[in-house]
Amino acid sequence: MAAADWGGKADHLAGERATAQFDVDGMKVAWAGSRHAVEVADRMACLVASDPVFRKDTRTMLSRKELFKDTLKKAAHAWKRTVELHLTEEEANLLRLYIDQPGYVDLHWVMFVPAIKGQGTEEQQKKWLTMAYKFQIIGTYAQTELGHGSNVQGLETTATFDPSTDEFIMHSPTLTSSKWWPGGLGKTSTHAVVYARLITEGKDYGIHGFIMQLRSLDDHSPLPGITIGDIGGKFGSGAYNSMDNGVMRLDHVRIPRDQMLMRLAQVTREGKYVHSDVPKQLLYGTMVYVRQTIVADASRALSRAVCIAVRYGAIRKQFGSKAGGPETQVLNYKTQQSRLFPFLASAYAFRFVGQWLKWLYTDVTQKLESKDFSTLPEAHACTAGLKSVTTSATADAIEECQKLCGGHGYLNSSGLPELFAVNLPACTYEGDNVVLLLQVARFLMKTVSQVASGKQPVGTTAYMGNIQHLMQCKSVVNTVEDWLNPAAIKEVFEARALRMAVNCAQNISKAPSQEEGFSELSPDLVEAAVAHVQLIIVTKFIEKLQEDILGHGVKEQLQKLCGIYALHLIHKHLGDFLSTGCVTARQGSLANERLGKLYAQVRPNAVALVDAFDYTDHYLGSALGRYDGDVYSALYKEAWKDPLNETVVPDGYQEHLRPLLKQQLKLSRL
Ligand SMILES: CC/C=C\C/C=C\C/C=C\C/C=C\C/C=C\C/C=C\C=C\C(=O)SCCNC(=O)CCNC(=O)[C@H](O)C(C)(C)COP(=O)(O)OP(=O)(O)OC[C@H]1O[C@@H](n2cnc3c(N)ncnc32)[C@H](O)[C@@H]1OP(=O)(O)O
Ligand SMILES: Cc1cc2nc3c(=O)[nH]c(=O)nc-3n(C[C@H](O)[C@H](O)[C@H](O)COP(=O)(O)OP(=O)(O)OC[C@H]3O[C@@H](n4cnc5c(N)ncnc54)[C@H](O)[C@@H]3O)c2cc1C
Repeated sequence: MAAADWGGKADHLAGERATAQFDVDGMKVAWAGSRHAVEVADRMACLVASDPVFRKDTRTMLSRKELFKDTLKKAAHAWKRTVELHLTEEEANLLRLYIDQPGYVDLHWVMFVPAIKGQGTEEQQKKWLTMAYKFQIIGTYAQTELGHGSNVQGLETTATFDPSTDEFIMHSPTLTSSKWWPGGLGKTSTHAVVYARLITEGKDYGIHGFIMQLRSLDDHSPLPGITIGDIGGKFGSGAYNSMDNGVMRLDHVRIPRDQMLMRLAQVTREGKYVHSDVPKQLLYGTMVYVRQTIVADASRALSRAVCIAVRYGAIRKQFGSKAGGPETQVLNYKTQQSRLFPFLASAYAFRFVGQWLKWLYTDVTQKLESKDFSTLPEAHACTAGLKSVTTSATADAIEECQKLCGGHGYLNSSGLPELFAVNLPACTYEGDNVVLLLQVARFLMKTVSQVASGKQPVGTTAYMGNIQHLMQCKSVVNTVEDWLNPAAIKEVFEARALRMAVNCAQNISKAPSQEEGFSELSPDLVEAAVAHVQLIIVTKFIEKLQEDILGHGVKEQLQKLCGIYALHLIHKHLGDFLSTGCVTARQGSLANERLGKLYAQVRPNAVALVDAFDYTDHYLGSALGRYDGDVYSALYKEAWKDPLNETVVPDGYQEHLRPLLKQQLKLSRL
């Protein structure tokens, strides 16, 4: 695909590609999940890359208004193409992904529709989803308020039932109850699922979801009682500023009773509150769904940054050998490899754990449908934990990739500033990462206490059942080669995670109350949660390697990447491994030695490993990451697109620059 995109020009990276020791097409299948997935992704990426409406090369130079209008244009054109080409849901989702411009459609498909699916009755789904699927209405997810985001139970918007008219009165009683942040709310959405405190018969039943129409379907003006607008510019040029995150205040707005999402709980005609026999946590189900998709987004964002940094690192040369030989490709510097290759390995690790998480989510959803709620806590812990660890690592890595590309990485034309700015908020939206890790910790503390009372844990905490062994085992690693053994790696990750969790549980039990102990220990709990989540990622990578993986050398490369992922974590978190007694200082240095050897083995394959992500130049959007490696011509060409270069002498010369220069000249002649 990328080769077609490159169109037969000189391939400055041909030498790099020739050194690859594996079948890149086979790796593309392993990355995408199936041959079919590669094929559909290729078709959709090409469709976007070849359509001038989807151009994005001057996006960072647009004003906010122009950018927003451009987003509306792209979204409308994408919908037109979806209808004209009869795209399937899978194809349409990919089309949206490759357009690569945050906009109201994301909230419509990723949150509004799933919220109604998860929390609406069959009748409500039929009514609202029929319109949503045809884009007769545009929806958003209005949960967060000016005063509360993380603490969902603290939201203040009220939905008071009025039995005399069979309506809910939706109201923002305070400034802090203003809805704040929902994407698409500011200027686009006609409807929203609004979260509000349900009050009936004088009693507050807590947060529930309601479908509200916000704007007229004739002229788009806000409906009476609704004040609505955009919350203002955000971090970075271009980037998330294409999204109209909004503010909304409600002044006693009436909606029919049947617009309360009634799958989990109902209010009868008389105003009686009735709760269904499903756990109330299903109210949070949309967040579980989206967190799961965000893990896949993180691996994609990280792989884009790594692709840019690896290709550029192979082109960029600095310093020669002392003997006056050719200059060195910066990718050959060991420091560059030790900073960059863990990200390459992480991109693959996050991709595979994301594929597994998707499976877990589907499995849990099927169980919920047959009223088996037993796996819900684990699904919550896994989605919260993986969303948190993968997005934090991705944001840090994109920032580091900018530095890995030196000065040119700081240019918008490198694609990295925008990539960073768009993905940074993933650490916050759908749950602040620390808040989510504390949820994982809560789940771990419960599991430790269940294990202590003899219950056998299952799923991703099954390892905790092996407590006798894991609390006292010592790693058997004795040579550098021993760190190639997946069982040896898994054992130390399991022992570290369990010991950190048990330490926390023991320390909490010494506190005056469970709550005080949890609060006091929260920094340690966050670290224990990270250790558990990293164990999941390592385990799923190892399990992936046990599958049938086709293609010459593909499995071998993945084994190396899996080793890098695990060993770089041992190196980075050596303090944890040492203090919990899982590895000795000598074993830690053997791990580091092994890591250095793995970097050297990956080096000749690095460019091919990023080619396997199969990104078009359009999607990558980077002068540094071009498939053909023609970096300098691209940088030079991009510079001239800047509005400052529209005139040779800049605007402002006559008013500010000329008088200054003249004045100084006059003074110097005195
Ligand atoms: C968009 C760009 C597109 C293209 C551009 C290109 C690239 C960009 C890349 C990708 C982007 C694509 C898509 C992104 C999509 C969306 C992003 C945009 C929009 C973002 C939207 C939002 O942010 S919506 C708002 C999200 N808000 C939150 O997440 C709030 C976080 N807070 C909470 O979840 C909860 O309040 C809490 C869990 C922290 C605490 O709740 P509380 O009720 O107080 O709970 P506890 O007392 O702690 O727990 C009670 C029990 O309930 C269990 N629990 C909690 N949560 C859940 C759950 N979700 N599921 C199941 N169970 C849950 C908890 O464990 C407790 O259980 P016990 O058994 O222990 O009692
Ligand atoms: C780009 C973007 C898009 C968004 N889109 C939407 C949307 O479409 N719909 C929507 O409803 N919302 C949306 N949001 C809002 C988002 O979900 C919230 O910002 C998020 O849940 C975090 O909540 P907060 O802003 O209240 O952070 P806060 O909770 O105020 O966090 C501030 C700090 O306090 C810390 N903290 C908070 N609670 C605890 C605790 N218990 N223990 C320890 N530390 C704590 C956090 O770690 C953080 O460092 C969006 C946000 C962004 C940035």
